[in-house]
Amino acid sequence: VSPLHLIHNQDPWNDSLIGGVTIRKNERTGNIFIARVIHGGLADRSGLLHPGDKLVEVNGQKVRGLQPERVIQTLVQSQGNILFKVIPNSPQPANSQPLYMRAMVDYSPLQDPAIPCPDAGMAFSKGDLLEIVDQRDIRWWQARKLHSASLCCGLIPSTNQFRYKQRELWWSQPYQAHTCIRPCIESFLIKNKRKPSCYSCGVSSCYNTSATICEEVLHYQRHIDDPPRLIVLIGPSGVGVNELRRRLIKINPNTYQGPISYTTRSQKMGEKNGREYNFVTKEVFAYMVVNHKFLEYGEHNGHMYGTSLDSVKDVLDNGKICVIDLEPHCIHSVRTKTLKPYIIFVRPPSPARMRQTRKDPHFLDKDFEEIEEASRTMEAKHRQYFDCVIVNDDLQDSCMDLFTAIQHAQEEPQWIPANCDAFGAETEA
Ligand SMILES: Nc1ncnc2c1ncn2[C@@H]1O[C@H](COP(=O)(O)OP(=O)(O)OP(=O)(O)O)[C@@H](O)[C@H]1O
Repeated sequence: VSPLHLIHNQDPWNDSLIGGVTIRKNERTGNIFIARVIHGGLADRSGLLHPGDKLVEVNGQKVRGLQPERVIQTLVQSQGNILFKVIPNSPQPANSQPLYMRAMVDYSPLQDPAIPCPDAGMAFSKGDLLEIVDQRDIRWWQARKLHSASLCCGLIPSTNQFRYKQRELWWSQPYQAHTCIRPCIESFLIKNKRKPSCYSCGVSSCYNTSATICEEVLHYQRHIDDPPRLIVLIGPSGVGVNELRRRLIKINPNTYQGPISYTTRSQKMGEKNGREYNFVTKEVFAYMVVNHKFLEYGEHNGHMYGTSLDSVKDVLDNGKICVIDLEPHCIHSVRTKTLKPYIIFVRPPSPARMRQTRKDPHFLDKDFEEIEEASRTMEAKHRQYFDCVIVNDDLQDSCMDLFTAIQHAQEEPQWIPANCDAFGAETEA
């Protein structure tokens, strides 16, 4: 066991950060070690200090037995050159391949009592893209944020550490029957009636969630021969998802198409089976449900409606861009390697702006506040899955934004989950 691992088994909050290294005291022997070297920091750039090195002297003063804070004080007070005398630990090779991850939770090191050195920690939010630069410590990785002005690295919990803390938290909580799991069908039913929020079971800590901390992503550039990526629109009921989808398809029906849904309602005059809907019996519909044929299904006015995976694939196989709208809790059903969905969140403008622009007489004044509230809750819970956000203010501008976003999704390199299918099994509360 290397000194690095020995010291990590002690109590947390014991590392102290100075000059881009964290140091830690072994309480049993009194020795002080370099716990980790922060990538891109002063010590890392010097290339002279490595995790596990034993610190013997700082500017001629012996450090054995001193508290790390005392060592730091000495360093802070030093002027000019600082002389470290260390007994080197044989350095372990760093990652040969950088690993890229997308954060699935919000994390703040200052609120994490488990982190060995909060000052060296890095906060991140759901959806942030992270480059993991050092995984040598199985519990605490070093990462930097992509697309951030700061090139600094910081400590984040590894996936192992995250799972361990989740389990610890789970066992420490009293048993509570969960009341807020809603099946797909129920939310479909209330879709057109301004659905009540089921998101009130908020989390108080990033560990208090069934999600993974981050998922691996890779840079994907669609090849000309690849099928188009599936476009998924998500938004609170009433924001205008269907309007945008309808307009997009109407403007260019040769490029965009929606899947043909299945229904158990009877065919009306002028309707053609396979054009407006695939009309099926209740028995056939039930068979399709049991065999997991639907991405989303539900009941409306006593009839069943459903969007099947096969009808989405039919559109894509014809070389057209398939555009669907989906309830956020069904996102996992489309996150597959074949579909490579590009997920666009449609956000409402302010309630005042909606009052001015929405002329539909079905809207009541209070609806606009509700749409905004539902949007905020939806975004807070699911934004890690959104590739793009469009504010549906002026309808023409929003159509243009949607068109640009779709082009971007099909033609430019994007970060996509490295292992899409694995996430289909993720459970959410
Ligand atoms: N940008 C906009 N400006 C003005 N009116 C809009 C705009 N976007 C949508 N609308 C109108 O708002 C109403 C609701 O839109 P739409 O049916 O597309 O909502 P939705 O998000 O699909 O909600 P639901 O799922 O409940 O149908 C429609 O009358 C639509 O024409």
